[in-house]
Amino acid sequence: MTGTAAIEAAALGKRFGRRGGWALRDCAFRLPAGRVCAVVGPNGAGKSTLLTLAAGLLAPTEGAISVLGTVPGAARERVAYVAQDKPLYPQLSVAETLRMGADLNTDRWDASVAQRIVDDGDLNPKSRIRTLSGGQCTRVALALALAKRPELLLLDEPMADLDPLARHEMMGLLMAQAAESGTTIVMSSHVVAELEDSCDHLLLIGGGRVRLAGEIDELLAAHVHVSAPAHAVLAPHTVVESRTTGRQLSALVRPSSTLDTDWRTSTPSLEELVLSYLRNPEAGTAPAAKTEETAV
Ligand SMILES: Nc1ncnc2c1ncn2[C@@H]1O[C@H](COP(=O)(O)OP(=O)(O)OP(=O)(O)O)[C@@H](O)[C@H]1O
Repeated sequence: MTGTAAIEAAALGKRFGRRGGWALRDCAFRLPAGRVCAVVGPNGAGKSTLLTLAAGLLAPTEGAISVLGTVPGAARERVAYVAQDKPLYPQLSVAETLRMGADLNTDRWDASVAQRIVDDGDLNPKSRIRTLSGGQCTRVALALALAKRPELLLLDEPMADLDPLARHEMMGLLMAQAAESGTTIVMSSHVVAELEDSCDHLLLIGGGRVRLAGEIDELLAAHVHVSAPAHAVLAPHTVVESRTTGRQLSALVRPSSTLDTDWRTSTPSLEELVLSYLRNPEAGTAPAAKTEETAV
């Protein structure tokens, strides 16, 4: 395999406490550098745990994870991580927070980037962090992360508390950063539709395991949405999800050979693909059971 990996995991597992359950287990994937990667999965799937391991703030219980070609702890200067709860010092002002960012990252800091992000949100530099709204804190956290000019940017649900305009603006900023500086961006989100236009790589996690990973174009091309008569036999194709409504069978399959030419087919959207996998936790790992659905 060519090119540097931004993140590479092998048999990666994380368990909290000796008797706790596994938050992640047996995860293996390779994220090439320069990608914008969406990390999706249901609540409790292990997304935050994975990002925290990549940030070097947690150690694996088993297996290994490497970041930018080294162990996460050694890559910290080149990595920026915005955690879900956006930890900032509440007693500092916005200006003091940015100054602290500059002091901690003297070699990499781009003050103009930080200032622009804060100014675009009309934030008063003198405002204390504790007086800011959740969305305003997110803006400051993203300003800190982007001004560090990281090679790898890890974002845990970065847009969750931003208003629609701010989401749009922030997504634009992130995409510009990726295009201009080649920054690898890994962001978890529950809003899959929002990721379709911006991400080129997908990591779908469920139950602590990697369910689907790869370039989004390739994953979409490898799946087909099929409409066929109810009696159609989907084998030998891998069925992610199938539903029968009256005389109609509709399914998302991963074809293993040419599909029946009588079937109507279309390429799924990223949202359809992700939702199908989320609704069917066993999909891809064993033949999916056919579900009957009554017409409503
Ligand atoms: N510090 C911790 N101590 C104990 N268990 C933890 C800890 N952090 C996470 N877990 C457990 O690990 C599992 C994965 O949690 P994680 O936060 O990584 O999921 P997630 O996919 O980010 O979820 P969400 O979408 O709700 O943010 C969950 O079962 C959670 O309860």
